[in-house]
Formats: sequence, structure tokens, C-alpha cells
Amino acid sequence: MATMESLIGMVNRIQRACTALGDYGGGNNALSSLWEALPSVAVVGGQSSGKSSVLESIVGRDFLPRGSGIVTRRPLVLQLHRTEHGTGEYAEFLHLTNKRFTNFSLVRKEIQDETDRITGKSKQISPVPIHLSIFSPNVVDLTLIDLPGLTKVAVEGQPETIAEDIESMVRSYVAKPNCLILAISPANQDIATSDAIKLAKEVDPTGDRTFGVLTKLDLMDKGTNALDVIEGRSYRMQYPWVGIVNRSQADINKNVDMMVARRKEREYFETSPDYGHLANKMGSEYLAKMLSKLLESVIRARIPNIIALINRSIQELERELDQLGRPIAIDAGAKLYTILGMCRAFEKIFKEHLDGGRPGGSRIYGVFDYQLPGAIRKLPFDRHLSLENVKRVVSQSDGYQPHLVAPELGYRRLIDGSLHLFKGPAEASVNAVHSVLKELVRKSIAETEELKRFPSLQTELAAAANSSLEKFRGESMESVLRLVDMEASYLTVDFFRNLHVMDTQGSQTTPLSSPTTIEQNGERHFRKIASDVAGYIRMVADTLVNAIPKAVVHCQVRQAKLALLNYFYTQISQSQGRHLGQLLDENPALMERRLQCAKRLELYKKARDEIDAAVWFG
Ligand SMILES: Nc1nc2c(ncn2[C@@H]2O[C@H](COP(=O)(O)OP(=O)(O)OP(=O)(O)O)[C@@H](O)[C@H]2O)c(=O)[nH]1
Repeated sequence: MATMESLIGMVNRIQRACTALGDYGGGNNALSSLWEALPSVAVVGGQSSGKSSVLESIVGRDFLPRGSGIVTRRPLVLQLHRTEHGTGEYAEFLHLTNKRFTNFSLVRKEIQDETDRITGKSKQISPVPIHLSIFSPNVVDLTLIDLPGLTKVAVEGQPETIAEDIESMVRSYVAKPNCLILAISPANQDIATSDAIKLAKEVDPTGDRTFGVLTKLDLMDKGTNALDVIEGRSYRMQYPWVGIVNRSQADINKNVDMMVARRKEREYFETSPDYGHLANKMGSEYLAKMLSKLLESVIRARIPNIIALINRSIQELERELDQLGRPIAIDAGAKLYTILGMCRAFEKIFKEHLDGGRPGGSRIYGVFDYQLPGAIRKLPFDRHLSLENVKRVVSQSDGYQPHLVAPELGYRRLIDGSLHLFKGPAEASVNAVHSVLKELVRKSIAETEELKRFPSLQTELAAAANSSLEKFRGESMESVLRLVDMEASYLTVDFFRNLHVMDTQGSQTTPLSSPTTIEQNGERHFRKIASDVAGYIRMVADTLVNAIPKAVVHCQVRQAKLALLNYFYTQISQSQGRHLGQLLDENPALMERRLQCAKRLELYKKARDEIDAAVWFG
């Protein structure tokens, strides 16, 4: 297990990491707080109760701002590090790393300046702590948090609510079960009226973590003493009260050295007729040592809980970060890479739909298997090849004279007119496949997990894919219509030759002298033309039912698989970082949350390393 000193040092380092990453007491962050799990000692007291004096005498240095009104307006996390005897004293601020202060009046000025930096000159208060580390052979390892003095009234320029604001800030620290409370009360005031005790009693009714400190023992009226309090008769606490004698205002004005003041305090107790018997348990030096030991033992006791909290939080944060998706890279190259990765994921899903790995693609084959043949069957060939129409067309093309040979032009016109009808089902197939593909794009975008975070990219991807599909549809339309036109531009002559052969064979079996009227002959003639043309059209229909799907698959489905995003890729590879950034625009709340989670995760991991190091190597 770690040595005592190293444990406080470890907590100090974790506390500093907490502040650097925005986790400090009084914050109203929705994330779980490590800071709150760390044991600390908060100093509370009414105005002028002697808080600053106690802190300074624990440190053995003058370094806190003084003045009228509320001087402490931000929490001051004071971390004391004991150094080897004979080494020099210096101070460091977390917000000014690498700057060592050896002149403590400059430390005071920096505390003032840093307070103003956050609160402005407005005398407002802020919960963002200032971290000050003091390295000295004259201190014990200890961390104390100095909080604004509890006050009753606002002074000039301060908001009316200042008293409440201070109280709620102080409360946010001392209410935490891991916070030891150093409650400072002046001996020359009735203990029943002490602000510090009042608050401590509220947040720690059993007094398990409250330490009563009585200042200004030397200022009590002659002939009176504070033994009733110190010996626990007027107000009993778990821990014995510690009496203190700080420098008086006159001492401060005379610049009485802190070391001299410590000595004088020791002498005061040793020679005091009232407190002599308690001398070894009084004074600021004793207080510091006692607190240091206690803080160590509290930390030691809490380590298993802290480790459990850290491990649990790391798991939770990692889970949440996985859900939120990892942050997007900043440079354009990496953004492009991210976008292309997502496009590929989308394309993969889209292809799976078409190849039958996912449902949806089969609807395309439904178009070819049912819709197209059905539409062709419904074409009004009957009407077009009705006896009446055949007569009309043939007569108009070849004249009313009886035809010596087959009415060539009439045949051609009738065939042309019939072939023309195939254009409708051909176009309908192209459009139907187009709609299926469009729907699959929509579905595939929705199914691409990676894209969920990026609504802008989704929109642009859909637009790009749809415009490619439009283009493919255009090409497909041209092809299928061309197939129909091709049928019209050159007829299968063999079909008619074969018919002719069959006719001549047939006529040999029919008696030449059958008694038919001219009228009947004409009818048969036209019916024959109609049935010849119908036969031809059936043959063409069989060809087209096979050829149209080939053209559609070639122009639309195959192209969609091969080149759906080609244009998008060309565009995107020429895009500037700004446009890429816009595509990767996320919901700002989500981005903020991810940032917070990532920061917290970093903190917990750092803390885990610190604890590992302290526990195993301390
Ligand atoms: N004689 C004597 N004077 C003391 C003692 N403690 C504090 N004082 C004086 O009381 C005054 C207030 O002391 P501070 O230490 O500034 O008190 P504080 O609680 O920090 O005050 P604020 O920060 O203004 O709230 C100063 O003039 C100190 O010199 C003490 O034990 N004895």
C-alpha cells in the first residue's frame, strides 16, 4: 500500500486533472463527478472569523489577499507539499504552469488577478476553483479548500443575492459526504451564532466529518475562557475542538513574521492558565498535522470506492461514446476519408439489396416476371387487328383493287402500328425499376448506421444517388425504345416466307372449285392478314419480353451497382475542407456531449493511472 504522503499527493494530482477537465465541485454537470468522490477539507466560516489567518498559519506564509468586503470569491484549492528540510519554498498555480513563485506577495496578487479574470471586477463569485500548490519544508501534506466567507449583507456593487450565492456555493462543497469540514468560529462570539457551525450541523448532523476550530482565543474578555466550547460542553462534536491564536490586525500591520507568530501561539498555549493542560492539542501546527493524518486515513479508506467509481464510469463513458460515434477528424484529408468510408458502407448495403442479401432487389425481377408480360398481354392488339381496322388500313395502303399478291404496304402499316404499342410497357418497366432503385437508395441510407449522425451527408448522398439513377433511367429508356424501333425498322422476312410456304401447301388440300362468293373471299383474305400480323406480333412480343429486361438491367441495375456514386466521388474529391465539414455537420448538442464524455473519460483514465501508481509504487 502507498505511503501516507503519496496518497495525498495522488489525490492532489487527480484534483488538478479534474479542474483542468472541468470537473469541480459546485458545477452542475450532468456527468458523474470524480471530484466529488475525492476526500477533501473545506474551510468554512463567517466573515472575519479568521479563516485566512488559519490557512496562512497552517502554511506558515502570508499569501492570501486581504481587504474589506468579500475577498475570497472563488474557491482556492490549496495543496501543500512537504519538501526536504533546507529546501526553498515556492508556489505554483495550475493556471500558470512552469512559473514558480518564491515571492509570496506575488502569490497574493496572482490570486487577486486570477479571481478577477473569471469574475470580472464586479465582485461576483464563481465556483471555478483556483489551484495553488505550495512546496515547503514547513508544511505537512494537506489539501484545503478555502471558500468565500459566509456573509449576511451585500456591499456596494455586489448583487443582492450574494449572501445566498455564497451559501449555496459553500454548501455544494460541504454537502458532499467526502468533504471534511473545517468550521471556523471566533471565540469572542457566541458559538450558538456561528455561521460555520450552523451550516456544518445542517449538512453533517452527526458531526462525523466536522472539525471545530476556535480562533481569537486571545481576544476574549478578560476573565472569560472558551473551555466550555473546547472541552465539548457547550457544543459537542465527534472530534475535539482545536483552539487557535492567529496574528492580530496589529501584528499584521507590523508585518510580524509567520514563523514568529507560530512560536508566539505555541507559547500562548503553553503558558496559558486556562488552556495549558491542552497545549499539545491546540494551535495551528497541531491542527495541520491532525488534518493531514486524518485526510490520509480518509483517502485510504475511500480508495476501493474511488477505484470502483472510476471503473464503472470508464465503462459507462465508453459505452456512451460508442453510441455517439467517435469524433470527426479535423483536417480535410481525414474528413474525406471518413465520408468515403461511409459512402462505401452505404454502397455495400445497397448492393446487398440488389444481390439478394437483403430484401428489396427481388421487386425488380417482379417487374420483369409479371408486370411487363402482363402489360404486353393487355395491349389492345385485338382492336388494332379487328377485321374492320385491317380492311381500312389495307385498303388505304394498297387500294381497293383485289390484290394480286399480299398487300405488302398494308402488312407493314399494321405491323408498325402494333409494334408502336410496345413502347408503353417498355417505358413502364424502366420507370418501375427506377422507383424500386430509388426506394432502395432511401432504405440503404436509413440502414447505414454510420450515416445516422450526419443528416447533411445523408441528404447530399441521396441527391447524388438519385441524380445518377435519373441518368441511368434516361439511358435505359433510350435503349428499350430503340429495341422497339429496331423491330419496326427491319421485319423478320422469314416469318412471312414460312407463312407463304404453309399457305401454298394448304391451298393444295382445299378444292379449287369451292363455291365462295367474292365477299366471302375478301373476308377470309383480311382475316388471314390479321392473323398473320397477330402471329408476327406474338413473335416480337416473345423477343421483347426477354430483350427489355436485358436492356433495363444493363443500363439501370448494373450501372447502379457499378457507378451509383461516381459523380459524387468526383465532386467530393474536389471539395474544400469547409464543404466537407458541412457534410459532416452533426447535431451541436451531440457534439458537445461527446466532447464532455471524451474529456471525462480522459480524466478517469488518468486518475486510474495515478491510483495504480500510488498503490503499487508509492
Ligand atoms: N487577535 C487575533 N486576531 C485575529 C485572530 N484571527 C484573526 N484575527 C484578525 O481578525 C481579522 C480577520 O481575520 P481573517 O483571517 O482575515 O478572517 P477571514 O475569516 O479570512 O475574513 P474574510 O476573508 O474577510 O471573511 C484580521 O484582522 C485578523 O488579524 C486571532 O486569533 N487573534
